[in-house]
Amino acid sequence: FIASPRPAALPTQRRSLALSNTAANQAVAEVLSDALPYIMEHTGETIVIKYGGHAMEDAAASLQFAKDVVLLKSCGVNPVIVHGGGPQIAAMLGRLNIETSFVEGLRVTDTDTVDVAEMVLCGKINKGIASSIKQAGGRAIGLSGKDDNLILADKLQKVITDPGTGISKMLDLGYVGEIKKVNTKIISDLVAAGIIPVIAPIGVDERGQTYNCNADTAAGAIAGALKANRLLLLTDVKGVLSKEGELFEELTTERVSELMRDGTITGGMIPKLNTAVNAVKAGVGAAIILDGRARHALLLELYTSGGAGTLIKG
Ligand SMILES: Nc1ncnc2c1ncn2[C@@H]1O[C@H](COP(=O)(O)OP(=O)(O)O)[C@@H](O)[C@H]1O
Ligand SMILES: CC(=O)N[C@@H](CCC(=O)OP(=O)(O)O)C(=O)O
Repeated sequence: FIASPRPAALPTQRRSLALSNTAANQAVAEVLSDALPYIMEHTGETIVIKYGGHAMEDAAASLQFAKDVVLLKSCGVNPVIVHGGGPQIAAMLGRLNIETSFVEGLRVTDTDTVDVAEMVLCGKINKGIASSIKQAGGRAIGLSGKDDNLILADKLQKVITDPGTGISKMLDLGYVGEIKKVNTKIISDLVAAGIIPVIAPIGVDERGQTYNCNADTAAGAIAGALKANRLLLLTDVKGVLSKEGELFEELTTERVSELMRDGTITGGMIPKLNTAVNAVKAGVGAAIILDGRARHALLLELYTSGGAGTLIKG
């Protein structure tokens, strides 16, 4: 019998503390034990996590997010991160004195704006998240939809109808991308190598033209193409709320349509729920909308009995 050596990173003193049967240590052990069925349930699952620009504004919370992602990976989950960065793009456009506007939740994207979106998303944010995951002890590689043609896109073709006049017209949002295809090979290669993919929602067409894609839409398309077990959409509210402000813990795709028709769901929640519904229809096990600002939101959702946000299933 050869005793396995202690990992060098853990000093002996920590070990003796951990061995002492204090109430605090006992509580930690209980929590870990209670999580066992959930850890077993999610082992081997592919979970696409959309990490939005609002959720990442606080530096301490960002590092905590990275630690939780590494914890998931250590528990056998295959997390795939798709990030946004809307507020950060807006801040950089502001510094460059470039005006910006949104139509139906999508940023009108001219040639200057697409350059800034690509620089902010693929440069600062993407590399920052990959680096935080590394600092937290994991391995991550940052990619954009241009790497290995991961996100093949085209100019968005969207028709809107004026509710007053009933007249329809084609929206021209410039270089906003509509996702045509997700090439999952590079994602599966990285996952197989134990590396967490971190993906920026910048798409490319066959001629090499760059497109700015909405990050929720990109996360949904990637989850659908991977046939992921779960899509987690981290946002800045507890989940989907009723008109009285109560959290819906679970919604079917049919109930979502009803809530859109009766005006319970409005604004930015509409594209988010459309993404969730489309992902579920594309074969994703469930989509969950949850509060990315909450401490340990991912762990609460996956490893506790209550879950954390609104679960949408078929
Ligand atoms: N029924 C609803 N439940 C929760 N949020 C809603 C609802 N209807 C509209 N919203 C709005 O949707 C917002 C989330 O969408 P958005 O701001 O686009 O999020 P993100 O920036 O995280 O992508 C909420 O902050 C809230 O203002
Ligand atoms: C076309 C379009 O609107 N693209 C988004 C991409 C970033 C994004 O979606 O970021 P959040 O998830 O933080 O909102 C934008 O330019 O803001």
